[in-house]
Amino acid sequence: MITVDEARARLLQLVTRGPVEKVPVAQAAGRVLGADVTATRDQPPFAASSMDGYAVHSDEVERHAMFKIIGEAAAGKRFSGSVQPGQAVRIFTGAPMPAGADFVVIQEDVSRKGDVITITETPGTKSNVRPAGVDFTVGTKLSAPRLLMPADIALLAAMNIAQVPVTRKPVVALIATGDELVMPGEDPGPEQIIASNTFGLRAMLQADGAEVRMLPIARDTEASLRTAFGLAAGADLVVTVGGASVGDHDLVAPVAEALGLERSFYKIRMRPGKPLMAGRMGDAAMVGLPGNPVSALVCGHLFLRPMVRRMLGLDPGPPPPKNAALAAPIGGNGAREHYMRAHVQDGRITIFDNQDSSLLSVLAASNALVVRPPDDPARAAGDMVSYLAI
Ligand SMILES: Nc1nc2c(c(=O)[nH]1)N[C@H]1C(S)=C(S)[C@@H](COP(=O)(O)OP(=O)(O)OC[C@H]3O[C@@H](n4cnc5c(N)ncnc54)[C@H](O)[C@@H]3O)O[C@H]1N2
Ligand code: MOO
Repeated sequence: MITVDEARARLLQLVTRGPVEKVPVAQAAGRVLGADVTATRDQPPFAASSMDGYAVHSDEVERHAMFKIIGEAAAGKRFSGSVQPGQAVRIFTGAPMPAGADFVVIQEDVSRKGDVITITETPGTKSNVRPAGVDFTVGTKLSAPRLLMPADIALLAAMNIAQVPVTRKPVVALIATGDELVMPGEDPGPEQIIASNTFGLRAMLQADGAEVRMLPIARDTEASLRTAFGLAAGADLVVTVGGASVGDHDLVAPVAEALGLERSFYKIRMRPGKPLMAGRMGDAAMVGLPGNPVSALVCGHLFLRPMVRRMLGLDPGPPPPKNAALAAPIGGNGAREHYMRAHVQDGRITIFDNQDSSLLSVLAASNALVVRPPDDPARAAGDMVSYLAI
């Protein structure tokens, strides 16, 4: 059995960055910039007032100085004349500075009678003028890859990039397998349970930027699995859940192999998630996750999320582990790397007693996976352990 790191390295080899497409800037939030973009204008395109007040020449600015108002400049409407000594232009925030003026006295610092103002307060040295191009200039670059956050969207819009090049969303097809499964909202029979794993995985991978297609549940027959794989055509990544182990009804591997799976590996020295399989199937990467809900979701965190990030062109991660002090002692670990469900708060981490891989309630109460190396000895309260935030 290979290690978790080896498995992740092999999984990342199964996928590549997707192609670049253009989307309207209004739809680019949360997408990943796929190519560098360059501003084709300066912002602001002119020296602009940053305050409401009076535009004058700085040489004349002192307390008690008087000026005659010769016109007005507003945002979007420049004053076309030129300011001479002893003159001022009424100006508003965002307006272009008139020729001959390089200082705005804020209106709180003047008194006005008719078209004459007198500076009544000490105006200070801040000019209240934003130079042209102070925010960005022609040629300012936003570099790919970059997960586009709201401020980036505003910046792209300000640069007049109406169509943004983004990496196409990787398409992930999710196939739940098992005769016992029914969809949420259906009426389960006495031996049936609700399919939950694909819903958790969908939420996880959608949040990371994938387009997730949830396919109908495949039954434990070759024909049903073949149909499900057929419906997954066109996906970049096909993920099955369940049927990965050694039982008589665990048909995913034989069916995938009959359909051309070139297997990269099967089984990882980890807990939960041991019976994970992966390979290439036609144009897609294929990952067969174990069916136990916690195994499926932990593998989603450790393996599928990095694959999605790689397909988006982002650093695949996962982010480096953090450290916290154990709140209570724990026994020694077995031969598999163990990702233990835990809750961390204020630097202290509590590992849940029951680590069975069926317990979604425990996973939902967790915000961390403590990473126990193989054969890690027993640890005392206060000992530092590594964990991944989830
Ligand atoms: N003799 C052995 N038995 C098992 C081994 C082993 O090495 N030798 N490995 C165990 C481990 S570890 C795991 S993990 C499971 C993996 O089994 P499968 O991938 O074949 O999964 P299933 O048998 O189909 O299901 C396991 C469990 O999970 C439930 N399940 C399945 N799919 C879903 C779903 N979409 N939503 C919710 N729950 C699901 C299923 O009902 C089962 O209860 O094998 C061990 N056995
Ligand atoms: O993946 Mo299994 O659930 O190791 O426990």
